[in-house]
Formats: sequence, C-alpha cells, structure tokens
Amino acid sequence: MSSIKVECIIDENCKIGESPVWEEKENSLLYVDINGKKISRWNSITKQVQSIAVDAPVSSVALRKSGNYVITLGTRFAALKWDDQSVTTIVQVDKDKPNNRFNDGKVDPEGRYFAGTMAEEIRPAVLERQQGSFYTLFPDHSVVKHFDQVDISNGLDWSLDHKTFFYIDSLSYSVDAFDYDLRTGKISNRRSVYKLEKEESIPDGMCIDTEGKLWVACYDGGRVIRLDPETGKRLQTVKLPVDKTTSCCFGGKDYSEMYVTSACQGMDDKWLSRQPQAGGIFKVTGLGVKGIPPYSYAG
Ligand SMILES: O=C(O)[C@H](O)[C@@H](O)[C@H](O)[C@H](O)CO
Ligand SMILES: [Zn+2]
Repeated sequence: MSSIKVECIIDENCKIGESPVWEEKENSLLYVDINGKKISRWNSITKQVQSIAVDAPVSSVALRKSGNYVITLGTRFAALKWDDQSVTTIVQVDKDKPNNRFNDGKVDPEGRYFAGTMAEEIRPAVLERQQGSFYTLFPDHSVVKHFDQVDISNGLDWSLDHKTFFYIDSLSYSVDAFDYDLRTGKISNRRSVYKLEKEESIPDGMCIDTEGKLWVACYDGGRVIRLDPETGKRLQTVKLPVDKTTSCCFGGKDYSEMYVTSACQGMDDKWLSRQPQAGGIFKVTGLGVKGIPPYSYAG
C-alpha cells in the first residue's frame, strides 16, 4: 500500500485557483486565478512563481504547439506570450451575453481547445442559470458551439482510446460522458456516468489517469475522488485540508504526482482562519497511479 501525502506547495490565497497544467519542458505547473485575473507558473526546481496579470477573469490555460500558451479570458479565446506578457484575442464567443465568462478548458488529443461558458457568479454556485454554452476552438481558429443551456461549464477530459469525452456541468451534480469522434471533434450521445453524493458537494475540475479512471475535484467537498466511468463506482477519496478544491492534474516525474488547485472566494473570516491554506496549490504523492501529458493547441 502506498502512503498518500498531501502538501501545500504554493501557499497563496487564490480567489479561484483553477486549470492546473503540467509543462514538462519547463518543469513547471501552470495555473490561473480566475477572479484574481492572473496566470501563474510555478517552477518545481526553483520553487519560484511567476505571474502575468490580465484585464479580465482568466479561466483556463493550455500549452500551444508553436510555443507559449492559449487562454480563455472573459469570453475570448486568446494567445499568451510569456516573455513579453502579450495577450492577443483569437476569437470571442457569447457576444450577446455581456455577463458571461469562460470557465474550464482543455485541449483534445488532436490539438483542439475545448471550453465552456457560464454567467458570472453572484456568489459561489449562485448565478443566472443556463446561460452558458460549450465550444471548441479549432486549429484554424474557427469555433463550433456544441450545445447551450449550461449552468457552470466545468471539468473535461478524454478517454485513453479517445472514443469518449467526459464533461461536468457543475450544477447537474453529475459526471457525464459523450461519444467522441476524434476525426471531426464532434460529441454525441450524452449520458451520466456518476452522480455525486451529498457530502461530495459540487463536481468541478477533472482529469484522467493511465488506467482510464477519472479524478474529480469536489468544490466545497475538500477532496478529489477517483471514479470508474465504466462501472459508475467511486474507487477512492483523497481529502485535502481546504474545502474549496477546484481542479486537478498529474505532473512531476513521469506524471506520478497530482496537483490540486483551490479557492478562497466565498469564505468568511472564521472559515478562512480555520483553513488558512484556502486558495493554495497542493501536491499529492503516493497515489500509486500516473497521469498523461497534456495536449497542446495546434493553432
Ligand atoms: O472553479 C470553477 O470552475 C468556477 O469558476 C467556480 O466558480 C466554481 O466551480 C463554482 O463556484 C462552484 O460552484
Ligand atoms: Zn472549475
């Protein structure tokens, strides 16, 4: 039996830490603070964090094949150059919905950037319902809308054979699966593979491991859970010392470590004094399972 260790590696109070992504070439973890409006990069060797401030909520970051990064910023897909901190809009969505912003996003195995939108929250999980949509940015910079009526577009990933796409709309309290056509990027045949239990609270970010099992961060649940999407069973629960766990990814040597982001927005002083690491970034080791490298945007 491996012994699981959880440590806070970046002791900062992100308002909403999100979108952890391992960048092997830099030995670094990328992440965003959505309402803190910044993208950060933690170097695992020097332990230094570099951050870039932006002018709108930034909800996800992804690698780009040509180097540098792509981000979802407000309702825009944008390109980010680290060295000169320049941000260039690629395309805007939801132009008729000024109160919307993007939320979680990730790149598929063919280099397409998937991300969904939501209405701005009044407070955590309180917002105008069904305002969001789910989109793909293709490498040629065209955008396709897959569906609308989304409450809080959130975690996403693809099965190891690339035939299934997993997706979370947080307020459905469900982890869903779609058939995935890798050739076209189309999704179809939506169904639920896991319904969260009450104490697991709200499903947020998600990633897959090399055994094809899903890891889901539970917002207000203070945990990540490991699910078998074939059987619909929960296999494991890993608790963290903060309630607002938002997302997870694998990284580090051979992708054997898990990185978990968290939030502190919406916590009062009493709650914060009990959980001073709220908003920090955590590393989980000893899980005995590995992840897969992130894909890079091909455009
Ligand atoms: O982390 C995210 O994905 C959202 O941007 C957050 O706002 C939470 O998911 C939400 O508050 C949970 O309900
Ligand atoms: Zn999220």
